[in-house]
Order: sequence, then structure tokens, then C-alpha cells
Amino acid sequence: MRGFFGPEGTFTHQALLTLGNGPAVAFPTVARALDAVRSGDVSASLVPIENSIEGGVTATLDYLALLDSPLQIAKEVVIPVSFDLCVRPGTTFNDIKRIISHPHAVAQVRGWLDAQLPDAVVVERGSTAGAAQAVADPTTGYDAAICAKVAADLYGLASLASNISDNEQAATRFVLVTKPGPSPKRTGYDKTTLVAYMRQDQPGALLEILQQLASRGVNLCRVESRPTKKILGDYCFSIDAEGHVSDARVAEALMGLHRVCKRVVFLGSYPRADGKEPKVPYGGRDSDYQAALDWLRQVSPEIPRLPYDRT
Ligand SMILES: O=C(O)C(=O)C[C@]1(C(=O)O)C=C[C@@H](O)C=C1
Repeated sequence: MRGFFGPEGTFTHQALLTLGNGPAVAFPTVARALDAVRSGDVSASLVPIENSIEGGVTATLDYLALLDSPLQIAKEVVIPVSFDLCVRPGTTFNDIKRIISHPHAVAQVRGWLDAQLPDAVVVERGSTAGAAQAVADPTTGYDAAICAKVAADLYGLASLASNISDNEQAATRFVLVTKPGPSPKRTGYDKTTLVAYMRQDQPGALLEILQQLASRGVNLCRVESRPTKKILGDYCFSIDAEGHVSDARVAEALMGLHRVCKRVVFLGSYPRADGKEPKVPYGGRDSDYQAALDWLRQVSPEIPRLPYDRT
């Protein structure tokens, strides 16, 4: 059984449907969807992780990487997102005083709201489909939801305005999260997600992290700093890098990070949704690493095995 950030009608739910039609259970928060994986109530949960306009979904980034119980990403899904302004049938534009939606959704229609409904109070809470559910119940005091048309149809709302996003190209990335285990097999178009905790008060610590990746030609798709939540000013880095942990250059970079960081949390290697293969720099292919290792063994035969060693 799979879990997802719900209820039915969220963008997460739509993303889940692209993975097939198996049994699924909705959770009202990302944290609960991930806890259900930790407790074994579901085998995997789908949660949003990154939006092309608003960036990382911090609830997911933080809760995925919990130090005592990190989870692992097995798959990613990317879908386009667009929003409608949805109301109970009969509500007019002039009736709208209170609007509700997910914070990421609000951020993606901010310009439209400022222009069309500048005086409305906007409440950021739950999910877009949860907002549609709340509006469907007149006792909640909400007049309109910013949600997908699918959610409006599910909860009996009418769309007063369609495609109100400030940016029509918006897309959100979702990840299917499991308990830690072996990564899915390397495809040649993979991504690796990790969190690097710097040593404190170490000049150039961030540069050192980036150097470990750059010097092996490992390209980054996302990097953002997140507070460690221990003391003010203490940060870790959430990173998506191109490549798979079994690619020699990625394995070497991860070992390098382990040497220079206080801690590295590995959150999985998995196929990229867009199937894009990385540009491997000169000397960065597995065969280059193998040739270098074979050469080193000739120079000094007692060199021990390395993780990517295939001889
Ligand atoms: O509320 C939803 O429908 C979600 O699936 C969450 C979420 C997000 O976290 O970004 C997903 C896509 C949209 O960008 C807005 C909200």
C-alpha cells in the first residue's frame, strides 16, 4: 500500500496516478505520510519536494532527512501544475473575502491575487485539495480555494477563474520515499540526493563540499541550505547531484564528502524523471576510474579494493 500527501485531488495525488492505479492512502501532512513509511504502515509515500517557482518544499526536505531515521528516495515524478480559483456554486467574485490554499500554491498565484482580489485574506494551510474540501463546507468561513480543477470537481466546487498561475510553465517534482535499502539499479540518467552537514566555524567548509563534487565532474541539480534546528546560524546543505552512487565519480565524491563533512546523509540514487543523461567530463567515466586503479595497482600491488572496483 502506498501513501501520499492528500486528500484525493492534490497535485501529489495526480502525480501518484501517473505511477499506476494501486491501493493508496491519503495523509493530511507530509510528515504523517513519511511517518507511515517509518512505521511500516505503508511501503512507500509520494510527497512534493521541489517546485519550479517556489523551490524546495521544506517540510519534505527536513522530515526526509531526520538524523536518527532518514528515509530513501526510490523514484521521482514531475508534473505541470496550474491553479483555478474555486468556490461553492453561486458564490460571485464580490463575495470572496477569505481564500485558502497550500503555501506553495499561494506563492504561484500571488501576482494574480494582488491584481484581482487585493483585499481578500489569504490563509496558507494544508494542501490544495484540503483547501477545496474546506471551502465546500460553508461553516469553515472560507469563500474560495486555489486548487486544481480536479479537486474542484471532486468536492463540488465551481471554477470562477482558470489557469491563474503567474507562470504558465510551473512544474512540481514529487518523490516516492521508502525505508532505507538498496538503491534502484543505475540507469545512466540518475540523480543522487544527500544532505551534507558542515563542520562548524570552518572557513571555506561550503567550498570544500562543492569542490568534492566539482573536482569529480559531478553536476548539481539543486542545492539549498537548511537550518540544522540546533542553534542559530548552524546550517546543512540539501543537494541533488547528477549520477548514481554506483557511478565511480559519484562514489568518489560521496567518500570525499564523508571525509570533509561533519556528517553526510544519503537519501538515495534513483532515475531522473526527464531521462536526461549527465555530461560526464573527461576522465570521469567508470572505465577511466578503473584504468586509474589498475595503473595504481601496477605501481603498488597491495592497493585494496575500492567500492566501484570491478576487477
Ligand atoms: O497541495 C497540493 O496539491 C500538493 O500536492 C502540494 C504542492 C506543493 O507542495 O508544492 C504541490 C504542487 C503545487 O506546487 C502546490 C502544492
